[in-house]
Amino acid sequence: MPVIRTLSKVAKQALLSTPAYGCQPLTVAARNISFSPRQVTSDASFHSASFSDTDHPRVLITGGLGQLGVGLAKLLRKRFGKYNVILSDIRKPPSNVFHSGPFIYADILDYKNLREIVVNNRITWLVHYSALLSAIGEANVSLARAVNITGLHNILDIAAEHGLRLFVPSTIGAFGPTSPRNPTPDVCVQRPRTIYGVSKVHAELMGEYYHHRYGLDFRCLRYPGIISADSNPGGGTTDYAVQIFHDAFKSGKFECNLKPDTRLPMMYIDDCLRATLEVMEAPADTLSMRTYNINAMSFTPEELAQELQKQMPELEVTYDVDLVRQAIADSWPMNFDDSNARKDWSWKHDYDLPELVQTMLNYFSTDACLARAN
Ligand SMILES: NC(=O)c1ccc[n+]([C@@H]2O[C@H](COP(=O)([O-])OP(=O)(O)OC[C@H]3O[C@@H](n4cnc5c(N)ncnc54)[C@H](O)[C@@H]3O)[C@@H](O)[C@H]2O)c1
Ligand SMILES: C[C@@H](O)[C@H](N)C(=O)O
Repeated sequence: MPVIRTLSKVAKQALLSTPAYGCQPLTVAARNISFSPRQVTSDASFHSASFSDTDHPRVLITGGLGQLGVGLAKLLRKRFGKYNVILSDIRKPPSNVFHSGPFIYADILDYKNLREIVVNNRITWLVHYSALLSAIGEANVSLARAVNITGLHNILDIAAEHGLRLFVPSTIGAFGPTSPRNPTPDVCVQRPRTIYGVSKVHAELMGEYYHHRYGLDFRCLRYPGIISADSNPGGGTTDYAVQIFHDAFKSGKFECNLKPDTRLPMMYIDDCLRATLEVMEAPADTLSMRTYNINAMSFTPEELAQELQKQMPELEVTYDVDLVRQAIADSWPMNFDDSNARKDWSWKHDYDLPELVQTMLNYFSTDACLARAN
């Protein structure tokens, strides 16, 4: 029991009086005393705030300036109020984001800074978006390992210590070439071949372990490749499916870095963010698992191009395959089985391929019109 040596007298007594220590959650609900799985050096960190059920959650989003964070903040602010949702990142926010609601600097590798933010802002939900994605992770393995694995450890400990509800996204990239690929169920062989995938399997397993061991309210969705119009992807294998829209409008030409018949699960951003809110709000007793696949559609570059060409027949698509990305894509699921999410918390996607393309085209044509008018 290495943790017990570092606990205060009160904490030790409470812990030792817990029946069958070793198979009970380590967080002991005795007069708001909770034990951190991280070594605790002073009694001050035992005091966690408690909130009534009617309070809105106070949400912190890490890595919030990437493709997904700003959209999620917008959705959550609509639901919980502007000042109850704090975006954070290590980058400087653009002025529209800075002026749209609370923003704070948070480096997930700095444990003390994170803890201060959680305490000072009375955070109750943490959405952990910081990560290096698949392609950029392969280009910088040690940074990916630090951010995706060491950073996650900080997040897990802070969440457990302060009784937070924690959302960590996983990905289709958490599967590998030996996983069943068409369809890929929730529970099957997971032997990914990227540092990104390995770190996400680690996150799934650590989150579930903290849930069983310490009672952490950990929730995780495996997202497909996400497609968005007003935010750019951060260096993944599925980025082509966003880039094609930008290039179609800019030059009428698109060079794809994956082979035309590479089939991958994909999702429109609105579905992804809504799923995230829905699983965070789901009553705990509806969740038979803590990590769920979610699915919407599955297509190849050729099928996406054909759908786009129905409305932009002049679009020219060529292929110049990036071997690293192609190898990654060839090891990932082609179709996702998300029947458990549909059964447990009524997950349902709104956008399939035609709706996705129409929505993206509407956005880009309005945007192009506005740019021409200015
Ligand atoms: N976008 C997708 O298609 C997709 C699919 C599956 C899963 N996900 C997951 O969703 C999450 C968000 O994805 P995204 O597309 O917005 O990612 P992104 O790459 O666009 O953004 C990640 C953000 O993390 C930040 N970051 C990096 N190092 C940091 C550090 N030390 N401290 C704090 N922040 C740091 C970056 O500055 C960046 O803004 C990620 O965990 C990703 O794995 C995304
Ligand atoms: C699929 C997902 O995790 C991300 N878009 C990537 O390609 O890396």
